Amino acid sequence: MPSLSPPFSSKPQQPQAPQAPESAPILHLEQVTKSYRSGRFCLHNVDFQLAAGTFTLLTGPSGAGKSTLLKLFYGAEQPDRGQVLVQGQSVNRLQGRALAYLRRQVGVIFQDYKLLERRTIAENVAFVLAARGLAWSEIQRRVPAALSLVGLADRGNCFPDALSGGEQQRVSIARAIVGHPRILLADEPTGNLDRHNALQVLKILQQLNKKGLTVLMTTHDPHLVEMAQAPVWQIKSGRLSPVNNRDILIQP
Ligand SMILES: Nc1ncnc2c1ncn2[C@@H]1O[C@H](COP(=O)(O)OP(=O)(O)OP(=O)(O)O)[C@@H](O)[C@H]1O
Repeated sequence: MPSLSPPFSSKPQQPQAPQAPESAPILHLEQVTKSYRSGRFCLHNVDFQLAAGTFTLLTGPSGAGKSTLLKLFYGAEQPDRGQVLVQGQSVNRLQGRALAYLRRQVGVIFQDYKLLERRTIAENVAFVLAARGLAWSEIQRRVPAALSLVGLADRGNCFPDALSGGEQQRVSIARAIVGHPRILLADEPTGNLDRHNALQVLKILQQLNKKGLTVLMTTHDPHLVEMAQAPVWQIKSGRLSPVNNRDILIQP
């Protein structure tokens, strides 16, 4: 087990956010419009629903609004109009502690791994649990389990710069899931990886999905879309629509 020095404080755990009935979509946009001050329209009257336990890909040209859509779901951006619901709860209206509880249900990973360079791999993964006030014994139980799920059980004592890009992305997946979220939003997680590592990351995300995690992943990569064999949605000119013919994504 990786050694974890305890620089982390332990606070009492907070009660869980209320959960919507299982039949409700776990991720839901209702007539959402979002633009930026630059005047750029990202989403225009978009309706979108994902059921719990699904694995879905989101694609579209650069600048179309893929990251923006994910940001709406983890509360980093607000819609101009419409409702953004996560587990049936409106993200728009939640504030303070209620929003914090809801965000615990949502793990996020990015193209750049955002690891703390001066912390070991185990400490990077532990950090989020310590910030939530989990007991030290629980942190020591969960961190090796999360690292094991991404195939890095023996790398906990390493620092990030000793790991390859693919391994660093796997650490960021461990960090995103160690809090046991129900949803994982993956924003172009394979964008910096070669094909082998990209497929490995895809495989891990699919394995986590099989264990019940709802995964929404953005990608530009037609090869990955082909390999994933999952439903694909495309954002283009402010509209979001399902892609029925994957061939249209394979462009020269
Ligand atoms: N904070 C912001 N302020 C102003 N404009 C923004 C902001 N964030 C994004 N944009 C603009 O909104 C549009 C959509 O950006 P977004 O990052 O969501 O696109 P994307 O589809 O994820 O692009 P890429 O595939 O290149 O990552 C772009 O034109 C971008 O320049």
